Amino acid sequence: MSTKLELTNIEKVFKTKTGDVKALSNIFLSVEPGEFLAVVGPSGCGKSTIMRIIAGLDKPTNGTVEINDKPLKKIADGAAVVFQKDVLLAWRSVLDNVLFPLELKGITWLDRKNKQTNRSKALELLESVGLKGFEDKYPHELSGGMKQRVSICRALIQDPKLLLMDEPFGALDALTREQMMYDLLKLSDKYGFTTVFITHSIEEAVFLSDKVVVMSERPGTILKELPIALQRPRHGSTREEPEFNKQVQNIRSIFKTQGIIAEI
Ligand SMILES: Nc1ncnc2c1ncn2[C@@H]1O[C@H](COP(=O)(O)OP(=O)(O)OP(=O)(O)O)[C@@H](O)[C@H]1O
Repeated sequence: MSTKLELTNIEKVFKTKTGDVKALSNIFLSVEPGEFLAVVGPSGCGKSTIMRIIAGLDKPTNGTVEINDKPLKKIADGAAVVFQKDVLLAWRSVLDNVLFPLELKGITWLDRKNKQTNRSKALELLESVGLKGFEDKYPHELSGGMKQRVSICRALIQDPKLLLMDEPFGALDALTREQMMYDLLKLSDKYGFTTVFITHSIEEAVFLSDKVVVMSERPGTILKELPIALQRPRHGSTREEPEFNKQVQNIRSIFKTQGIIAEI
């Protein structure tokens, strides 16, 4: 069962040497099991802070986070995180990088059956993102897009119920980014995890999501929550549908009204 998520009246203030920095204010957010939520907003509006709070990596100053109707304690159970920059271990092969989270969880290598099952699952994940045959390579032998694919496999080997992605395609070129969106859609359709996806890209947010949350400048508040009524499975041609363009324009006009985008 994928994760249900509820954020109630979240506020986050960072104490710094030069004074308080209010990063988030008045954040209310519900994500249903299996839902794909994108958070889009200007730089510095608190997107990563929201994600860190959901993951349990940071605590809100006020407000509550509930996972499956229970208050979040330390690290969110069943959650896996993918960051903008891959955090692969240089000295481990691709396959061993994918398997690393299982080792951290203490899943033992002494059990031959376990080892075989996990290895097969890792190879299947790598194949599903076009990395068949790369399992014995090392991170320095891969392109940026390949490394990020390995990071996604490493998140998915944990069989997450909640996938948290913080600008996972932000550092990639446009073509790789497009392919990664298709790969992610396929994986999300196949495994059905709940996703929270942070991005700067309006088009990416609309194309991938069931719901887009649009944030203001800092202190980040939610300006609008837009349900995206595009059918699944999504295809390249989804971007030609009137609903896609309507929602992209909706979001753009919110940013224009806020002075975040100044058109020429
Ligand atoms: N540990 C921290 N200490 C002090 N201030 C912080 C800390 N982490 C974040 N901030 C501040 O909180 C605000 C929100 O930061 P955050 O990284 O969440 O924004 P963001 O929307 O993810 O930005 P970007 O899109 O540029 O990655 C920023 O003003 C940032 O400087």
